[in-house]
Amino acid sequence: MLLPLQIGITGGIGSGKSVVCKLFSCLGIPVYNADSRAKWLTNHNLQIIKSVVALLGSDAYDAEGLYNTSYVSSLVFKNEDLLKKLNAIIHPVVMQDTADWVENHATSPYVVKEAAIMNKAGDRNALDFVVVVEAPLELRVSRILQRDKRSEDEIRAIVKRQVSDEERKKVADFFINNDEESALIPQVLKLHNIFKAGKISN
Ligand SMILES: CC(C)(COP(=O)(O)OP(=O)(O)OC[C@H]1O[C@@H](n2cnc3c(N)ncnc32)[C@H](O)[C@@H]1O)[C@@H](O)C(=O)NCCC(=O)NCCS
Ligand SMILES: Nc1ncnc2c1ncn2[C@@H]1O[C@H](COP(=O)(O)OP(=O)(O)OP(=O)(O)O)[C@@H](O)[C@H]1O
Repeated sequence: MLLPLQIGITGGIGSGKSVVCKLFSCLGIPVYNADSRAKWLTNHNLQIIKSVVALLGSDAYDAEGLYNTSYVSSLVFKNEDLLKKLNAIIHPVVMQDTADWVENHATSPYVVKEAAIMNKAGDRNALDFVVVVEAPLELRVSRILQRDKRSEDEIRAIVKRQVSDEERKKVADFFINNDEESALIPQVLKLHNIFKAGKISN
């Protein structure tokens, strides 16, 4: 089967991945959000549920049986080993789910996959190109303070568990500057025209 060009959009917490992906979506491009899809799967995939409970205990799900993200977040972002183990449970299922999703969008000129952690050097998965969304750390922290109910310490703990800006740069084919000085829409349109035409150059 002929698959569409697969573009990864990544960046640290608060960089603006979702905002950028909304712009691609407005242009008619299918977007796969790995964070939200992972959460859906963690609520519905029995193998994941069983393994998450074995790893983190039954409190990982609330009284209604829903994934208790604030509880899990409070455990794993403080503990690298636990986060690695949780990733090892969830990621293979998300990878397969992503591959199925791409096949279902085979007629699109290209598709976009949004994820915070696709971007370890050498870990490009099936991606043809990686776009890194960048913004200064302090701006990212202040955005999340406004968006979420997280404390500044929690946000900085997440940043610490994520791939560093330097690592991200190593796998980037393109950058989007989301520092609120440079306009986003022209940057997204430029990439859209490149990807749509299958013409790849910086
Ligand atoms: C830890 C969990 C419970 C936190 O959920 P919560 O709704 O509180 O926060 P949210 O999902 O918005 O994540 C907060 C920030 O952390 C980032 N993040 C999420 N998981 C990870 C991870 N495994 N490694 C690094 N950063 C991560 C997100 O991209 C976001 O920037 C949840 O994200 C989770 O189960 N993560 C592990 C699965 C995973 O890796 N998902 C990512 C896609 S495969
Ligand atoms: N250019 C911008 N101007 C104003 N607000 C912005 C801009 N970019 C992002 N934001 C705001 O900052 C917050 C974080 O952006 P967004 O959710 O897109 O980041 P993200 O990288 O997807 O974060 P996460 O990794 O947590 O999912 C959101 O509330 C968003 O509306």
